[in-house]
Parts: sequence; C-alpha cells; structure tokens
Amino acid sequence: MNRKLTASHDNQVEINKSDLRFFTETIDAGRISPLAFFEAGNSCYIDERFYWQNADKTLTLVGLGHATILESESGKERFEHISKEWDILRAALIKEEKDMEPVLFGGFSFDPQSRKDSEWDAFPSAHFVVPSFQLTIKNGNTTIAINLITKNGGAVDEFEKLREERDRLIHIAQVDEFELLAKPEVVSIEERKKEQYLDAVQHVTEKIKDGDAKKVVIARSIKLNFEEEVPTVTALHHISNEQQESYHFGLEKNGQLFFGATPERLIEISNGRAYSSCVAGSIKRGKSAMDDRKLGKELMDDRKNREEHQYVVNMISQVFSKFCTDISIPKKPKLMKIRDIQHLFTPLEGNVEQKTDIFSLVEALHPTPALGGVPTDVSMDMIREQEQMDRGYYAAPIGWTDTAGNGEFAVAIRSALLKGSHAYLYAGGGIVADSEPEKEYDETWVKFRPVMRALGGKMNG
Ligand SMILES: C=C(O[C@H]1C=CC=C(C(=O)O)[C@@H]1O)C(=O)O
Repeated sequence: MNRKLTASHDNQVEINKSDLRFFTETIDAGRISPLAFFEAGNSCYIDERFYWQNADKTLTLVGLGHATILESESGKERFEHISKEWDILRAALIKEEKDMEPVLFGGFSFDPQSRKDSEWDAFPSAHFVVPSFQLTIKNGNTTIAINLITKNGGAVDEFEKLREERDRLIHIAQVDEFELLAKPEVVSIEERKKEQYLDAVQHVTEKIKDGDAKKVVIARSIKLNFEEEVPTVTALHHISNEQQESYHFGLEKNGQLFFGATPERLIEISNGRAYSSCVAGSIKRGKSAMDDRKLGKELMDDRKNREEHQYVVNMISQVFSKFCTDISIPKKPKLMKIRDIQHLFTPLEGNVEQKTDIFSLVEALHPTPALGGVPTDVSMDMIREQEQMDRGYYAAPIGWTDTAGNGEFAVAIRSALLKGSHAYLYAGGGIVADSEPEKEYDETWVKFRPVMRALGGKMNG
C-alpha cells in the first residue's frame, strides 16, 4: 500500500511510504555536558532544540535540528495523527544493529477547544520532532546519534556532511567555555485575571455542591517581565537545579521556550511494562523536619485531599484495566515530598502487549482528574467557561517515544512559556465541594515557585 500523508507545514516532509528513508547512526561520545551540547546548537539550531531529563535521572535527551517535524492542528485526533505519522517513519528506518533508537520528542496542547489568540500562537495542537542530532545519556553512557530522513535513497554525501556537523557540535560542547549565566532580573510580575480566577473557584465550588461535577481543576497564570531577553539555556540551567526528583524539560519553537520541572509522570512504557502515577492533593513543606512530618500526616489524614486524590487513582486504574494485565495499585497513597510542596502520590503499573501504542495510552489518560476533573467532559466544559484561558501546553503531555514503542510522557505542570523578555507561568489546583478560593490562590503561588526561582523571581504567598 502506498500511504501518503501530506503535512500542513512547509518544513514538514511529505511522507510517501514507498520512497522515504530514515537513516540513523550512533557513536559513543565520552563525557559531554547535556546543556553544553544544547548550547553548541545556539548558532545554527536556535528554535530547533529540546531538552529532557527523567525524574530518576537515568535518561537525558538533547535534540538539535530537525530531521523532521510532525504536527497536528486537530482536536481529539491529534494523538492519532502523530501516532500514524510516526508509524510511517518507523517503517522507513534503516539502521545498523548496534545503533540506538532514534526518538520522537514533543508535546500536545491541553485542550484544542480552548485555543484562542494568546501567547501560545506558535504552538499547534501537537508538535513533535525527530532531531538531526540527538544526545542520549542513559545509565551513565553518552551517545550521539545522527538522524536523516530523506527521499534520496543513497544520501551518502548528505550523511557525510551531517557527520562533519556532528563532530563540530561535539567539539564546541567539549572545548568551548560554557558560561553559566546568572539568573535573570525580574522587573515586574503581573497577575493575570486574579479576580476572575477567585470567582471561578467560587463558582465551581457551588456547581460541585449542586452535584454538577465532583472535582474540577482551575488554573491561572502570571507574567514575569525581565530587564533583558532571557537566553533559553539560562532558563534550562536554572530549572534543572530545581526539584531534583522531577522531570526537567524544554521545547523550543519560534523563539520561545516551553519549560518546567514537573513531578508528575503520565505514562512510561518500558519493555512491555507500563507505569503511571497519581499526583494530586497538596500541602506545604514544614519549617523543620518535625513540622514537615506533622504536615505530611495532616495531608494523609485530610478527607478533602484524599478524595481529590482518589478520583485520579480511580480514573487511571480504569484506563490501566483496559490496556494492561498484571496491574499493581497500592491501596493507600504515599507522600511525595518535593522542595516546596508535599503531594499525595500513588504509583501504578501493569503489563502491556508488545504492540501497544504509547499514544493511545496518552490519549486515554489525558487529562487525568489531576488536571481536568470528574466527570471529564463536564469538568472540561467548566474549565473552558470559567478559566477563559488558553492553557497551551501547560498541564498537557510532553515526552518521547522510540521506534521500539518504549517512551515516557510527563504532565507539563510547574511550567512556563518564555518569550524573550517575558515569561508566562501557569499553576492550578483541584477544586472540590469544600475548597476555598483564597487557600487555592495561595497554593498556586507555591506551585509557581520552582519556575519563579529559576527565573530570578521573588516569592509571594
Ligand atoms: C494543576 C497542578 O497540580 C496538580 C498536580 C498535583 C497536585 C494538584 C493539587 O493538589 O491540586 C493538582 O491536581 C499544578 O501544579 O498546576
């Protein structure tokens, strides 16, 4: 069958299964700092870079340049579109036995239905790339891959040029002085629609009391203005020092960087095993170890937070029972303690069949009630009506997959969009019947903290 997908963007390849070739070559690269490699792409690949480090620090990925871009502007079908295009590329892959897997990295928008003119204009409903140069640090080993997607069957000269370019990038990353930049200087912080946010929480609480929904996550945004343009690498460097037990990510597009430090895994598939986590229900950290323990106990015993958390466990359990066998779900949550906040946390796992598509799990899980609500449809309608905000890629899946079907997506919370000398930060919280607007507002300040600190902002609340 000669399947043809014609992409909507100029710089996307037109994929024709019969003559497309996907070449890859991987070399060991000794020790290279991932951020130095990212910065080596500053001259030629600005706007075409990504950064990813998983929460347990066993995998770091840096991508420079685009071997191809896969994008979708559709709504619900955005997951399926990317999955289908990736299938076609996977089928065209030509690689040596020893070569590592090339990756597809990117993210989805939270809700294409709430897209409007906003700071997110450059980001479509889905944006994924296969990088031309991919640095991978896996279990301490650093490799660099070249990926070339072409219709030119031989492509020998093209590939040779890429080898020279790879060596140039490695040389810059190893030899050039990599200046660690100071945190930027914030000149002002703008609260965006604070009153509307407080009213939204009040309104949603009443709706929940009336029985219209059980839980709805309401978010808001603030804007930081800086003295000067903030270089991408500065933001990434400082965020990667925040919340060590979190995923660190950055995705560049049109002179902008979406980045963050999120503690929440949406889904990981690793050799036939699937892992997810429910992270919902929060309390602050204590000033001393004893105080912290007391607060942790308070959170574990708090009915409102346990209820908020249980909705997430129930939903993810339902999805797992559809896709997985041999499922393990702890009966009680544990505490996840990160720098500014403690969360209730329940990890789930199960076996998936070899051919399970990670995008179908991403689609089934997004949004969990940690970011949307219960029931999903009703809560999404309330979010659209009450927030009047384009969440863009905030609270949505971001991550990677490889040609073998392994991969990992995190939920992009504790995140921001950096645009030159401005940054837009996002945070929200689960609203249930007895939520109080001022307390929820205060909690959003705690959730802004990791990005605020990384960007040199002073804390509030
Ligand atoms: C929506 C956010 O957090 C979610 C994840 C963990 C705990 C949450 C909470 O306790 O409300 C939220 O559901 C955010 O950080 O912007």
